[in-house]
Amino acid sequence: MGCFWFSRHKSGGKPSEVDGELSVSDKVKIYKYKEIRQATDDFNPINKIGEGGFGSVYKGCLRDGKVAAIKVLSAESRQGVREFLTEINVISEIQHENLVKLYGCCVEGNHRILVYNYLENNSLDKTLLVGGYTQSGIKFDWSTRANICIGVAKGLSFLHEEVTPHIVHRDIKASNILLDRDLSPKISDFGLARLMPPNMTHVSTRVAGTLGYLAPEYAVRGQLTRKADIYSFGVLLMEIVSGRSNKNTRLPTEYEYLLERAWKLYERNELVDLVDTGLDGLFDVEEACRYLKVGLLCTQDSPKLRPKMSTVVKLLTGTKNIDNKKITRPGLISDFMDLKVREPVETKAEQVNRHNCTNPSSYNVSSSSGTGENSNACSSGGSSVPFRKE
Ligand SMILES: Nc1ncnc2c1ncn2[C@@H]1O[C@H](COP(=O)(O)OP(=O)(O)OP(=O)(O)O)[C@@H](O)[C@H]1O
Repeated sequence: MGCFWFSRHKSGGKPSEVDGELSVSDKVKIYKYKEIRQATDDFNPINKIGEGGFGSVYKGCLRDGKVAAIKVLSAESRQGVREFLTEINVISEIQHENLVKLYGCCVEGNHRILVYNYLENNSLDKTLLVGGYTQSGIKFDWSTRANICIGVAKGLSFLHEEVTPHIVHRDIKASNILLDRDLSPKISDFGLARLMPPNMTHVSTRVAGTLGYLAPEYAVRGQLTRKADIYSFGVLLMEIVSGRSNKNTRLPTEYEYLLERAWKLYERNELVDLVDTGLDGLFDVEEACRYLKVGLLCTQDSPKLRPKMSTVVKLLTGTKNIDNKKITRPGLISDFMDLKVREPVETKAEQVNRHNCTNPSSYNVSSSSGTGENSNACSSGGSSVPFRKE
């Protein structure tokens, strides 16, 4: 922590780093520690709303009346300090409706604190992926999910293609997608972001991010390009449509990895079976399958084949068509983990989904809701799920 100190630039809005000293952009409001203490009632555990990789998050009310999410960097996390500094400078320079807004920070003494716009409806991992409506009270119907997917795609497209130099987020995942009062998604946690010089195709860096969302070329060779974010987005997209996490160890091996499952179903022309049964069949089959195919396009093994994010937005909104022949095998985590792929078995949900698929205009699987591999109930439980163990 000792090698960093902060100063305010008197001119220009750009942050700079010289000889290990990192200063903060003028666009960042500097809060007094006293104000942060007051806002959180002296970091009262009652106000704690989350715990992340580099500290606790509190809800607080600032002096100007704004409600904020206050991220307190844990003192022992040296790596976290660097991420903290990066995050301040990255976010302060950019604004978009699908990116979380940084109000400011506190850098008094040893304290390192980020102050964000508070988002009322929590993160996708704590709502959609842990039980959907039953747990969170949020109704994730199809149009809500579609809006979330498109919003995240637009936010990422902005970072990748409109911001100069381009920004690779490096940690796109469900816990980094926050929802506001209207369930509009905001990408958060820019702690791992790196500014991409425009003349570089990739920067080689230490691998950071979250297993399950990591692109193979990034996980194995540490090659970081925008295509790594696009891979992670593809995984997230499939999670949103299927309502399950990319990995579920309670399931038999062949169902454990969402991406692997998606590819198998795609090859069998049964992709519809992956759609969340919790939707009670209330979705447009063609559209949901299109979203899953976009997920597969984004997670293709070859980074070059993955579409850029502005194209992803067009594919999701239907202003551009998917060429089926273009989808190739995804980069699968099992390729690196000596995972034994067993004979495919069919879940009850898949059987019911396919049966109903013969009548796509009135797609309904209400009787099987919550019992399939892709249902929320299954993600958090498991023993009563009708899978055949081998
Ligand atoms: N702006 C915000 N508004 C509301 N809640 C927030 C906000 N930022 C964070 N949270 C809550 O705090 C939790 C922790 O967030 P944080 O970004 O610190 O960690 P994470 O993304 O869950 O994990 P990691 O740091 O390992 O990536 C989130 O899951 C969310 O519930």
